[in-house]
Amino acid sequence: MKIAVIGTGAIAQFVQRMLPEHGHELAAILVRPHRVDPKSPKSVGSVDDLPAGIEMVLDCAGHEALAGLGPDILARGLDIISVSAGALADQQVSDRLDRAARKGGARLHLASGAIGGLDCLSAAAVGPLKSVTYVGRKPPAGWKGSLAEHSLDLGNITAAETHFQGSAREAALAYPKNANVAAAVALAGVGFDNTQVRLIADPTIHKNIHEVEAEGDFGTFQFRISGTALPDNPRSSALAAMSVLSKLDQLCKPIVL
Ligand SMILES: NC(=O)C1=CN([C@@H]2O[C@H](COP(=O)(O)OP(=O)(O)OC[C@H]3O[C@@H](n4cnc5c(N)ncnc54)[C@H](O)[C@@H]3O)[C@@H](O)[C@H]2O)C=CC1
Ligand SMILES: O=C([O-])CC(=O)C(=O)O
Repeated sequence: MKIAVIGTGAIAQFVQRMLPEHGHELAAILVRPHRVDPKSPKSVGSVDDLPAGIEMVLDCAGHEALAGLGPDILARGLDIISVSAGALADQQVSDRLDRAARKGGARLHLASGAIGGLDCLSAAAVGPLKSVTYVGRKPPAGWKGSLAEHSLDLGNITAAETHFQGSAREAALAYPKNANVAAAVALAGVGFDNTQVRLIADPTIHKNIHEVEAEGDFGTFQFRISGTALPDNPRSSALAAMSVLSKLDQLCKPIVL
């Protein structure tokens, strides 16, 4: 496929690097207008400047990019794979994306991101589900630049500290760079308002640990992943970048899991 990637950060770089190996062509890199690289012919600053023939847009940039650019891209009939599930916690953003996708006959595909087990949760939700809780635990560096800095001295904590407890909607809105997993768990399971979330800074760990527990007519479910962060961004797990490519692979295959 001929691909446009939004962003040039840690996830975007990983995805851009891996595209040829997955049989795709990186045709454009969509950046903020003032970030256009005059030395790179692929660098564009607006949806209008995307070259003809793009078949899929990969949002590797975060909530602002999906909320700001997503509706225009979808309304033009282009599908998006996005890492920014948390942006849908804002009902107005979610409605705008929904309307644009219907108008353009396009689809917004949410990558599973840094978590797994979402297939189990969405099947269990048919049951229905009774409860879903998600606990996200990262080393202090993984919370830098987030709301955690308001309640914790991240450079000096010596034991695990909870800095957020509430619904997945509150988490996704308050932690746009850190709680997309909470949003994905919510969307797969009992929704943004009924998913209970706890976020923890833990100086004793070196991985991003995500745990989900669910209970319902299907039985009970526990999931735990200890994810390696991307080298360029301690906030973001490598699996989140990998999940963009695996979603792209899925969309290209005639037989899918
Ligand atoms: N679904 C998941 O499990 C995960 C989702 N994420 C989401 O992915 C985002 C990106 O993660 P990283 O690459 O690690 O962050 P990063 O900070 O390394 O890179 C972000 C990139 O996006 C660009 N960008 C931001 N807003 C933009 C806009 N409106 N238009 C064009 N470019 C824009 C920035 O300039 C930068 O190049 C995070 O902010 C987070 O929301 C991150 C980790 C896991
Ligand atoms: O990458 C991770 O481990 C999780 C993350 O930032 C998010 O949920 O937004």
